[in-house]
Amino acid sequence: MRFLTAGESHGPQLTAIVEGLPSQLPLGAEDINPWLKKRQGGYGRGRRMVIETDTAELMSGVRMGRTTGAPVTLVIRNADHRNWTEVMDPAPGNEPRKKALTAARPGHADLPGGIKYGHKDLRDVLERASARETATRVAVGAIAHKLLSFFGVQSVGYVAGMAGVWSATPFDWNLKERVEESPVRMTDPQSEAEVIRRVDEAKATGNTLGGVIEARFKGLVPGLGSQMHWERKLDGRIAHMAMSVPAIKGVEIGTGFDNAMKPGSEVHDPIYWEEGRGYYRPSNRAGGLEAGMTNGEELVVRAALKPIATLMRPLPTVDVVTHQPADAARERSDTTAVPAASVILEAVVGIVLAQAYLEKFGGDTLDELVERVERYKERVLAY
Ligand SMILES: Cc1cc2nc3c(=O)[nH]c(=O)nc-3n(C[C@H](O)[C@H](O)[C@H](O)COP(=O)(O)O)c2cc1C
Ligand SMILES: C=C(O[C@@H]1CC(C(=O)O)=C[C@@H](OP(=O)(O)O)[C@H]1O)C(=O)O
Repeated sequence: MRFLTAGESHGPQLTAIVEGLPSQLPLGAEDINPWLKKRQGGYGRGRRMVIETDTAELMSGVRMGRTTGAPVTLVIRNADHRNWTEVMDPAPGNEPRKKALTAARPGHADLPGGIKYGHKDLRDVLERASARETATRVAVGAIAHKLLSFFGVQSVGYVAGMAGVWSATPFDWNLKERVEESPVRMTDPQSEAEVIRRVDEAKATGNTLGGVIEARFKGLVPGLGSQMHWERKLDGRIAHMAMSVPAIKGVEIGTGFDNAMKPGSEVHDPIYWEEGRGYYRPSNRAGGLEAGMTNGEELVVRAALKPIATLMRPLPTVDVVTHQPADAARERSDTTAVPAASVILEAVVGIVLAQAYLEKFGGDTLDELVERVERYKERVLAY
């Protein structure tokens, strides 16, 4: 399964084409839209999220509620486009350009992208660099998760800490509903209240905030990915996908960074075996991956999100037309997007996992795939 996304933040629409899905997968906009809604949410988002109500339209590859095996095209329209028709018009004209941006914003694609692609109106860069693109990737992720649900995989995305406040309660699957209802996707109300206070404060003072997010998956079969070649290693593929989400600057599997400062005897997870249960480990510091393969334990992916780069009290920069010192451009912006990013992380790691299942088990129809996964689960138990 592979996919492409296209579309600008303020263009008419975002588009994704997903190729390589099995046929007979039940699929409708109702499987995708709840994910899109979750991605739009989270305390600290800006006014753009009031304008948009992201919904997916399936344009190909699905008939009568099931995939046909043909490429699936999905479209998400940008409601805000109606305010940007002149600015985003593909036809020549409309000069001088409205909403042109020349004071490169530190922390954004503006300057490197302007140099690389030869633009002096940095809007030509930022329109595609915008995290608006993650709406499309989350929609593709929703399809991947639909597929994973047939293999018995469950998942969650939540905020481990943000705005300088760590969640006081470690995640437990009993808290999944709590997380889904929390405006900051945190496990405990005390941390949540303090985070909300700090987001309000940051917004009032023109500042921005980052945080640490986690995605967990349980029910994965062991042996997804491979140790045999670098590009097949699942840890690398997950890290690539996660790191490519805008503003994610660190990716960790399990307790990777803590482990680094401890002796091996305190890090590696001992292996046990029980009739009917098979192999298991009482601890999971490896985060469900060994040598680029799932090991049957819960997959735990952690990521660090930098604070939003657009500051309402702008940093010094340079105007790329005049080369004069300038205040960085101010665009309408989020104060923080950490809760949304936890939804994105859960969705996009799901894409990598669905790809790994499809590679390992093949199959043109959903039934074929499910049958092969079930047979493999029996073999794993008997191993
Ligand atoms: C869901 C989400 C929303 C974001 N919203 C904003 C925003 O409103 N303003 C902003 O400056 N950056 C925002 N970002 C981050 C920028 O897109 C990102 O920092 C920028 O494109 C530079 O890429 P990099 O941080 O990966 O280096 C957001 C990121 C995510 C994941
Ligand atoms: C549009 C989304 O996020 C946007 C991501 C973003 C950025 O610079 O990344 C900047 C803002 O764009 P705008 O100026 O249109 O408000 C965010 O709203 C979205 O998440 O759907």
